Amino acid sequence: MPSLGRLHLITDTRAGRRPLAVLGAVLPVAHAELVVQVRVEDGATDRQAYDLARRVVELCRPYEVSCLVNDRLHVALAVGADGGHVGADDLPVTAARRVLGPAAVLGATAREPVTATAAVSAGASYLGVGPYRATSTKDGLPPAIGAAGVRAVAEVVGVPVLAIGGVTGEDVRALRAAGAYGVAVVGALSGADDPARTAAALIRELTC
Ligand SMILES: Cc1ncc(COP(=O)(O)OP(=O)(O)O)c(N)n1
Ligand SMILES: Cc1ncsc1CCOP(=O)(O)O
Ligand SMILES: [Mg+2]
Repeated sequence: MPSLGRLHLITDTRAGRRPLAVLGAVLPVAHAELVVQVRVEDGATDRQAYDLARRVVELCRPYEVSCLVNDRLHVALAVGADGGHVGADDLPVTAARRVLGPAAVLGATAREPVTATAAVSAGASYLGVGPYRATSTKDGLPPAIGAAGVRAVAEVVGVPVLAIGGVTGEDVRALRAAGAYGVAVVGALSGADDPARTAAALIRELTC
């Protein structure tokens, strides 16, 4: 399995957002450090998820950027994505691993050490850990865990930990010091005035 990129761009499909335009701007500056996770709103149809994922895979291919699909693993398989991401309301990690196969990248959400180690034992190849801080991008999240919460997980697992939830470039130094391998972001890129510049800055912070 190739090494995992440190910057995970999660698509923002909320009204008024332009996920493909943002991706098109970021891809040329992101090189090997980018991973794209296709995430659609819960109310989106499978066809909508499939159409977006297919276009994302096509856009990523020339740059050799990995593409994952959130929640809907049949969509991941259908578009030839590199893997998927599951959380507490999705398929259990063991089942997800069975669906995707041994070579796929499989991410799991964890917010504390016990669920994190269980997810890794069940076959997760990386963990999305958060919410790092409060965010308006996803409703119904539990309280923020901060850098201490990220550290508590990173200390007990041997797979890459990605911090998620309200993360910006200014957080990267503290998150790396807490043991995070990388970050997963929606709003930091989707809402940026210049997504390419913001992505380049994030990657600089993640790799220096
Ligand atoms: C990298 C990463 N980490 C966490 C999540 C959240 O997954 P989940 O808890 O299943 O919530 P939804 O994204 O499905 O609403 C993620 N998608 N990616
Ligand atoms: C999907 C998800 N899971 C935990 S926080 C989050 C949203 C992250 O979005 P943002 O980077 O805009 O806070
Ligand atoms: Mg999910």
